[in-house]
Amino acid sequence: MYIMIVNPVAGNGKAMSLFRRIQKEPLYKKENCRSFLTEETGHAERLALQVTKIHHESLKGIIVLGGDGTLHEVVNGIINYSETPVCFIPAGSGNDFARGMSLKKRGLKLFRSYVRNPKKSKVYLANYSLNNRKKHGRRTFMNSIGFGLDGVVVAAANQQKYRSWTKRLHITKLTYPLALLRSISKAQPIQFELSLDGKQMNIHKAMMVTITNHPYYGGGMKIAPKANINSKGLSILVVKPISKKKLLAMFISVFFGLHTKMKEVEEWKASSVHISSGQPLPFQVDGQNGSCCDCSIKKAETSTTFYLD
Ligand SMILES: Nc1ncnc2c1ncn2[C@@H]1O[C@H](COP(=O)(O)OP(=O)(O)OP(=O)(O)O)[C@@H](O)[C@H]1O
Repeated sequence: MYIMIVNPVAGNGKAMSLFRRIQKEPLYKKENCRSFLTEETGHAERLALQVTKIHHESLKGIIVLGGDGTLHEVVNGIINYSETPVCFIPAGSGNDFARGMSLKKRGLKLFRSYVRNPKKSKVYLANYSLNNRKKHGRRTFMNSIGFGLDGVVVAAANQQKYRSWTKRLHITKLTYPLALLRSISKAQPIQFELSLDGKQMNIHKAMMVTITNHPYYGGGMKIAPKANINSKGLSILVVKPISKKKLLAMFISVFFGLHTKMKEVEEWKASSVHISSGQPLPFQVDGQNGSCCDCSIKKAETSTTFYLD
């Protein structure tokens, strides 16, 4: 049996229309697929936990049909059932995880490929805990966690009014780049303490600090060119204090992979990162925004099982 978790609003309704086509596919019945539609933020996480608890012995996989936000919830729902295979059919507006995993197929073809010819892959994602775990416990991210400007941009991009505007104009793919343009004029450096693999770094001020599992970000920007999902370490990208003009130039050069040549941009590798600050740091994790004073990040020691195409 396969359980499908579908976010009907992902990708401006793209996920729902794909789901209707998948339901008509003979393999859907043959493989005994059952589906659940998410109703609100956090629902995919609860559903993933419940179905895995109940069906983990007969479950061939959880098929996630939605964007990276839905996948983030599912991966966290099954955090204690890492053997449960996750089959991701990207249908969001950004789809950075599919790029990072080099998934070539999409839509119905990808569904057929998962159920006809499942190829498992164990992927080591990353764990993070905020504010000494007091509130949220250990969680996992698949794409990236970023502090400073990164968090400010995602907060702007997630505003309901802004989302409806990009949806109405059919430019949801440009959600992140446009939010970035809006946020640059207000961009301020953040102050922090940073340690990589337990070593205190001599850098205390930056526009943003982003830790990634793979290169892609904001709907296809290659922010950390050296990152690789199969690598044992995480990529840490730091953008030091920089003028607004240069910041804009930097984000244009991201599309050509040239930003890491700028002297204000540094990219390191580490398997554990700790960042703290005396002031609340705006952050984003896999496209969800918040604020924290302290965060520990570590390459995961247990793998998550994904199907490949
Ligand atoms: N029925 C629903 N109505 C409104 N929001 C929902 C519903 N179900 C889930 N959500 C929320 O929708 C948000 C966006 O989902 P998701 O990330 O899957 O799609 P996306 O934003 O289009 O894609 P991407 O993250 O790749 O840009 C998530 O925060 C999720 O929790």
